Amino acid sequence: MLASLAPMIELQGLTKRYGDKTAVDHLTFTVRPGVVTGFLGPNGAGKSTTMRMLLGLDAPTSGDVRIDGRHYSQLSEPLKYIGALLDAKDVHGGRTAYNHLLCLAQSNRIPRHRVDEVLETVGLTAVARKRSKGFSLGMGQRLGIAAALLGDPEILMFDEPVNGLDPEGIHWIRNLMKGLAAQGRTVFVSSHLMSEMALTAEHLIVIGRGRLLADTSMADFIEKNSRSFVRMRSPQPERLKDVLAAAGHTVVTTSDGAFEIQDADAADLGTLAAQHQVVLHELSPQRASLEEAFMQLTAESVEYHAGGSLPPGQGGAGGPDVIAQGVPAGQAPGQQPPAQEWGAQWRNPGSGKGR
Ligand SMILES: Nc1ncnc2c1ncn2[C@@H]1O[C@H](COP(=O)(O)OP(=O)(O)OP(=O)(O)O)[C@@H](O)[C@H]1O
Repeated sequence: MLASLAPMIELQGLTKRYGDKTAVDHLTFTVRPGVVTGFLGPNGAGKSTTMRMLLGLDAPTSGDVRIDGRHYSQLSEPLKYIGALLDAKDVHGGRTAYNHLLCLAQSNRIPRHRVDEVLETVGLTAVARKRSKGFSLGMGQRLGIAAALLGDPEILMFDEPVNGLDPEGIHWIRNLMKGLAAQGRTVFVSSHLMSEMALTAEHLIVIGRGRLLADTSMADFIEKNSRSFVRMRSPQPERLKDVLAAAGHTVVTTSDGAFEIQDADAADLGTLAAQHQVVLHELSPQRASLEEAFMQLTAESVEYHAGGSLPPGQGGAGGPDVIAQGVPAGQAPGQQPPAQEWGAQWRNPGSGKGR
């Protein structure tokens, strides 16, 4: 590995326009070493465009992006600084896996033995002499990851690496990314699935319509958004509501007639109901899902909604507004601020200063 103090990716006001369309809109943030940083956003948010600019495949309209303090074009043997998986299908299918990697190695003055090493790391040694056009999606992803690892770079970037993979493949990639970060490398991975990132990333960058929505640690995001509550159902709903209200609880009625009570203990609520001889058909502690919180965060900036379905809290199914706690002060739950205001409470004021 190259000796480097702090291999970072730094974006400063990075912007990309295609005609009238602003794909990436003044993005400023820093991706740091030692943790997996998740790059999240709905389809069309601008993740791939950002990553392409990072690799010099697209020129920014304005702003700046640096790898280890330099533009990609200034890196003489770039694979030794940054390894990337952008499009796993972007391989000369007529070549064997071994030859594909060998060509890359030779053009970056990487020793031949690295080809065998990375093939071993990704579990493709047995098929190394087979043409990659016969590879399954999972094998193709592994070959793309082998190419990213070839130069033993300190910075790794993966665009939607688990797309289309089976559970075993997903598990493998997740552990690989965590292992690379644990070695002190900078690992930047895009996804449109919050549930996946919650299992992999320690830091989160969320974008929507090209704009930064959140720059936060995963722990912070979970703490702010994992609202816990107790769900209760009774054949005597009015009576239960009165009992709960008299005990000082705020009750939210869901579309299926159940009650949700925040900041309460399920056992205490069960005892309360028993003391007042209210029959219960359900008493269950619940946790709002991070996926729902993410959908709320990006709701204003989702470009392509599925026909007729809106996320919870936007008039769609899914019960009451699940991230009422995450709504900025002075904002009524369910009332959405402009997209650029969202996530302000998660933005790390010290980050993204660039150089
Ligand atoms: N070459 C291009 N010409 C015109 N518009 C483009 C081009 N590339 C991307 N876009 C547009 O820019 C926006 C951002 O696209 P991008 O592929 O970066 O999003 P993404 O977050 O990676 O989405 P996905 O998760 O669907 O891959 C989209 O609206 C897309 O249609």
